[in-house]
Amino acid sequence: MLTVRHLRRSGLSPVSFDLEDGECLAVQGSSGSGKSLLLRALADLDPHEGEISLDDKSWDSMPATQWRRQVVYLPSEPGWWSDYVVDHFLVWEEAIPWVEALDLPAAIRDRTVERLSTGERQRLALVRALVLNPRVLLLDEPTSGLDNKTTYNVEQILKGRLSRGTSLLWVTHDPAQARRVAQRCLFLENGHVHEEWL
Ligand SMILES: Nc1ncnc2c1ncn2[C@@H]1O[C@H](COP(=O)(O)OP(=O)(O)OP(=O)(O)O)[C@@H](O)[C@H]1O
Repeated sequence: MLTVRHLRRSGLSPVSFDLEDGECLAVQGSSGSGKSLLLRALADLDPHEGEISLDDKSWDSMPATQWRRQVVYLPSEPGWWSDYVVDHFLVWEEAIPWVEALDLPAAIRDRTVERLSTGERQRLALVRALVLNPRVLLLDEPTSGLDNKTTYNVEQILKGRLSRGTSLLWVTHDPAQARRVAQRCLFLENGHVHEEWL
C-alpha cells in the first residue's frame, strides 16, 4: 500500500491519502492546479517534504533509483533520449506483448521517434512504463491524445494491471473517465486538496 501523509512541495497544498494495492485513485483539477507537481513529488523527481511510504518502507530509506523503479511516473509529454524506438527498451522482447495489446505495429521497433504520431508516442511511453512492472503507476493524462476506441483499450489494459495488484494514480480532465477507472478521486481546487467517492 502507498501511504502519503502531509506531502508538501512548492506550488501544492499539503496532500494525504492511502492507495491500496490494485486500487485506482483519480486526480482531477483545473489546468495549473498542481496535478503534475503532485505526481512528480510522489516519484521523488522534485524536492518535497512529508511522508511517502510503500508497505511501510519510506521513500527516503532507499536510493531514489530504487524508489522510482517501484513508483513510476508517466508524464503527459514523455521524454525521449534516442532517435530510435528500440533504444528506449532494455529488452525489446518484453515490450512485444504490450505493443500488440496497444495496437502498435511490430515494425515500430525500428522506427524513429520523430516519425511517430502523437498517439503512437503516447502509447509507446505507456509500454515503457508497463515493462517496468511497477507497484504504483502515476499516469498524467495517459489518453489525452487518443481516440475513443484506443482510449477504451488503454483503460482495459490498465484495469488488467489493477487486477494484478498494480496501484494507479490517474490524472484526467474527463469526469466520465474518472468514474470508469476509479472509485475515489483527489480534487485539487483553489489551492486545496480534498478526496471524494465517485
Ligand atoms: N517547481 C515548481 N514549483 C512551483 N510551482 C511550479 C513548479 N513547476 C511548475 N509550477 C507551477 O505550478 C502550477 C501547477 O503546474 P502543474 O503542471 O502541476 O499543473 P497541472 O494541474 O498538471 O495542469 P495541466 O492540467 O494544465 O497539465 C503551474 O502554474 C506551474 O507553472
